[in-house]
Amino acid sequence: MGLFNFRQSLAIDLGTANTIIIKDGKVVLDEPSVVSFDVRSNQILAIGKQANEMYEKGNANIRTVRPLHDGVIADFNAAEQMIRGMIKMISKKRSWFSSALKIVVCIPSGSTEVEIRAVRDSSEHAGGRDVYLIHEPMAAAIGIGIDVLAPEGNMIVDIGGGTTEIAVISLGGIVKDQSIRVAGDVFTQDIVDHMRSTHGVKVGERMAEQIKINVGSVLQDLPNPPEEYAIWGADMKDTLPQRINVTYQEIALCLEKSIQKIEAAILKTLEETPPALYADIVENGVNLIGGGALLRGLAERLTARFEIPFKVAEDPLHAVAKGTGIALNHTDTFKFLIR
Ligand SMILES: Nc1ncnc2c1ncn2[C@@H]1O[C@H](COP(=O)(O)OP(=O)(O)OP(=O)(O)O)[C@@H](O)[C@H]1O
Repeated sequence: MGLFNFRQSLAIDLGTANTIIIKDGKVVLDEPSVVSFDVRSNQILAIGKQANEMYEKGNANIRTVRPLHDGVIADFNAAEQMIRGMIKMISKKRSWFSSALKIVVCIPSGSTEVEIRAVRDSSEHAGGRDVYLIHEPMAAAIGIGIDVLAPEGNMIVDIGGGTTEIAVISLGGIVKDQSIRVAGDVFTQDIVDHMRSTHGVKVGERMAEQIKINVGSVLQDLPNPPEEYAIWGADMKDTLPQRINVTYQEIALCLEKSIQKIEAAILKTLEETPPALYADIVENGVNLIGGGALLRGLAERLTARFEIPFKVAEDPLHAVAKGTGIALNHTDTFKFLIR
């Protein structure tokens, strides 16, 4: 194979919280969407996990950035550097000749033209020559094995870091969708606020995220409850260390308002769904994906609330990336891909 016609293809799930890259059907990179810079030289210091370690722990010379907010690119330069750096991380020794790099990247379903352009431009500046975009719910549906081209309604609820996307898919298109900016980052902030107001303790985002992962729940009564999660925080009054045993019940209480907003968005989407597709959804159930789908009790709560079976997809954190990877092999036939 000649050096310059060597064609590489990558699927990128560019998420607010995590970026996943798939090559040849396999996850080759799964890293937090974080990049840190040296403030004086503006050079990159670290990307992904290494940069995340520096988050909230840096000094004045280190600027740690999450280039995506609410599912879309908020810092164009940082996003481009992050994508470029991540592609380098997986290519290691071999330099990939940009003349041949094909990329499929996913975008939130509610993206504006400007937001779409930002993703396309960042991907092209990072080396992509043949760039396709796919809406996240479509990628998720493909990733969990749904036949998206069939004349059948399927509903996906993707609770990511920045956005919750709710979409009804049929015949290779998104029939109805809602995107709200209530998802993992908001849950984490709910926990920061709760620790301050209820326990009088200051905790950072990373600690709050650990609480969410360890005892995050949306029900006051779980059949398999997790153990209490012990943390250290600084007392707001005297800055003395406070040890708190956090229970899943208090987290269920502090997430209640945010979960209700997600329920309202699901209800609105169901209300607007054409009757024939609604009937399919009742029959097929609703698929929960994204990191937020891992909140304890979520499927049970939504099933009881809507009287429709909700189920957490297998490997909910990788469904979008997997589907984007499959789309990469069908760029000729999947007409819903955006060029
Ligand atoms: N076990 C868990 N319980 C609750 N939340 C979790 C769990 N594991 C991960 N998360 C949260 O899931 C979110 C990341 O999910 P995901 O990777 O699906 O988002 P993303 O694709 O980066 O974001 P977006 O789709 O909004 O761009 C983070 O907020 C993370 O804290």
